[in-house]
Amino acid sequence: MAFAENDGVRLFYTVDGPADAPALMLSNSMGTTYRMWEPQLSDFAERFRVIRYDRRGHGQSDSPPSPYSLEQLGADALAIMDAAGVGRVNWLGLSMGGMVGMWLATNHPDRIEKLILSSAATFMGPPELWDGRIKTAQSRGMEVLAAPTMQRWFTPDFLKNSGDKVGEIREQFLQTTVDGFSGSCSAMRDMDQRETIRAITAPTLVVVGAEDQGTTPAEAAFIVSRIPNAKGVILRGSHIINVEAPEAFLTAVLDFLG
Ligand SMILES: O=C(O)CC1=CCC(=O)O1
Repeated sequence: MAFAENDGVRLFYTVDGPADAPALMLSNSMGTTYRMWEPQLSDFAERFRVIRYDRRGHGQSDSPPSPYSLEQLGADALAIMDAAGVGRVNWLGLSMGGMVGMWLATNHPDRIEKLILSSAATFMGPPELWDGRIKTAQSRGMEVLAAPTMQRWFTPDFLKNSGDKVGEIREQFLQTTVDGFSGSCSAMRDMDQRETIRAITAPTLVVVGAEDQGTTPAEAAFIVSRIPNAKGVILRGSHIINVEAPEAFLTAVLDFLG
């Protein structure tokens, strides 16, 4: 466990796996922590030097006031790579982690070897959606947002039958600060990467859950169509697909990374 710093913000990160292995950097969704990768961690760490981190406003990282921007979140990731002594990484980002990965691959192509975008989108309008979530968090706290969020993130079947798995993600969501959540919502509200991702040159895998209502299979197909060297895979499940379909997710990622 260690801390990097960007722009006066302390950022928590961990490193697992052999020091001389190729780097794999994992970037979580908004409202979760570095622990969301536990289903795949031990398998990844057999072959890669795995870097996980808490995005600003989450987990053990500092939580500066909202708003946040995609540029800041990308610069945070670069600061962590620098602190970990890694020049270039394979990037695996889920949801917001995918949006940050697109930004990095577009703006800092020298730092990204291969790119895996899971449950990601280039644009998530309308702005009123995000402003509404910010208003709810700021006026009523995170608790009231937890149930609708879990319903967006998992299929009804998984919500009913997953034992503790949803509970663990819900716990991470509830630990997110109002500032961290609001700042992340503002970054999503202000994001538009529909045109810019055309410039991505990294080999790219786009992973999506067949039942994801927010970052949909249609959006995944759009991303594949815009990034020159991209292919897609659809898995059974919804948004937090590495938790809902852990084995299929692992296989898809390892097959792609080679
Ligand atoms: O929470 C959602 O509905 C979808 C989402 C967007 C960014 C993220 O991390 O999750």
